[in-house]
Amino acid sequence: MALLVFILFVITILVIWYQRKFYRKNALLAKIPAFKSYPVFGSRLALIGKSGSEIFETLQDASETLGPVWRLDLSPFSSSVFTSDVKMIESVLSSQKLLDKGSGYKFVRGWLQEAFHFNILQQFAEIMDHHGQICVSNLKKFDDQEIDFFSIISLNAFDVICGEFSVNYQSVDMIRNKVLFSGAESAMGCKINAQKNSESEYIKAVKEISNIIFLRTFNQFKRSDFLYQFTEMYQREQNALKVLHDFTDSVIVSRRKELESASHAVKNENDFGIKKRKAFLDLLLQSTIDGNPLTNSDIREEVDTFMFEGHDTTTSAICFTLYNLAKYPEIQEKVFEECKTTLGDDLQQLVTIHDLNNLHYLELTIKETLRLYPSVPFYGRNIKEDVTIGHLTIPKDTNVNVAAFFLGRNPDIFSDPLKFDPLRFDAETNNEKNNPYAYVPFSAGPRNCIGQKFAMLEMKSIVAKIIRNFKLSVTKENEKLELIAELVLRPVNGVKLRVQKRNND
Ligand code: HEM
Repeated sequence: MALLVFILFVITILVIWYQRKFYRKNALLAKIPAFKSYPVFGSRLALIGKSGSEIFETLQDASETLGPVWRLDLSPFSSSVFTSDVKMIESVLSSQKLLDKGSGYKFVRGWLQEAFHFNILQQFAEIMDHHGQICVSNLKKFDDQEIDFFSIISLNAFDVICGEFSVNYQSVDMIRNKVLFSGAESAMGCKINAQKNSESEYIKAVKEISNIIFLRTFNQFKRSDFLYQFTEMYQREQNALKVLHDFTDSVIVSRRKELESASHAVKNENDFGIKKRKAFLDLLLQSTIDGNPLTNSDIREEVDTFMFEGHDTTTSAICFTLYNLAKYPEIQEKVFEECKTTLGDDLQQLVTIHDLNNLHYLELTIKETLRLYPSVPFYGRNIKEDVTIGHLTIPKDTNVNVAAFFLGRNPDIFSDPLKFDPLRFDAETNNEKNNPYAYVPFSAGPRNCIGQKFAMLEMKSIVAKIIRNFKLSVTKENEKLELIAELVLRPVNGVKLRVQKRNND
């Protein structure tokens, strides 16, 4: 009995302490419209038993009924605010003070921007063109059939980003022999050639991790690190992480050795192409913090970020673009005509960055796709200062999710929002002047997407290649996509489109 009284006493003290300490924060949060929340369990009780796509639909309904700023209590002690309010998004993303995305990579961000210089992008365009040709040859095997583009494009995007990391490699065997990617071949230096080795362990591991992160977010029990380590999901996560880390480590170690031996052995640096251009990895290997080189594990963190941000996001955007082109044949024909006029009829000729820059209508189509299907549907900031917009104040130390997905579908910002109309982004024909923060699929402000030019180039390169070679269509039953918002937005059942070779070869 005495023990029970003592426990109740301790709990009461803790509750009073919590209420006093967080009184102001909770009072401010209480003014924000909230998703249904229950004592002890918070909002999660309302999401229990729902599939990923059902959770996403529930969040969409919440956004429609609660308005542009609303609160989700993942537990009684942790609230997240979702916002599609343009002014609030501007405050959050433009502020230097509100950043909290700690990563060693910030030290080299400025330097990495060098990796997207125009001349370097031209070399990327060649890598993209090369892998696009492989993708087209693979697709030709499915003429007049319906196939899932998601798996095909993710392998292509993975090859492109790995091509970036490894374009200068001469010693491909060092990586290939790591067993993980047996079957890879070295066409342009070191290549993973995922498109020729569709059982890529790496891609499977990325999928696994994304899914686990999503499921963990909405599971009360698994959110606790302590309890989580006893679950089967934790074991799966560890296995997937090992695949990712082994791969990245092998790339780093191999390149470091190569740079070291090249610097001893090569008088003429161009013999090995070492300084032909700086790949991301080389920039990281050569960078220092306070005079000390980055360790392999520092570099791994950055390479992982790039590998992840650099292939899953583009896969999603490319697939949704192809889906929209299949759904709207007249838009597909306009894209085809533009490609024909700009790039000519020779399907084997290298498409340069200059050519890609001239594909204006295709770019509008991709932008419109990203409005309705932003690859990163929500991205968070832990705000370090209060943000006040109108009568609402989001207190500091709250997690704010910029809801790019809801923003793009907000009728107050985009008229007739579900209409797919690439010309709404055409500065020449459309006079609507929107706040630049009303369209943020690549985020904005000091921590925006560093790879957006690379991404746009890659998306244009592969979409143009596919549309020049094939006509795409979608059947009625595959037209409705069931969406899930893991780290990246994706269709639960892939993107199933019919391919038909165009009569031009
Ligand atoms: C359609 C394609 C892409 C989209 C929609 C996209 C979108 C985004 C968004 C919204 C963010 C901010 C995320 C956040 O604040 O949490 C971001 C960050 C980032 N992206 Fe992208 N991205 C794309 C492609 C790429 C590519 C191809 C690369 C690399 C080659 C890349 C590299 C990065 C990096 C390194 C960051 C972290 C920046 C930082 O924290 O300062 N992204 N991206």
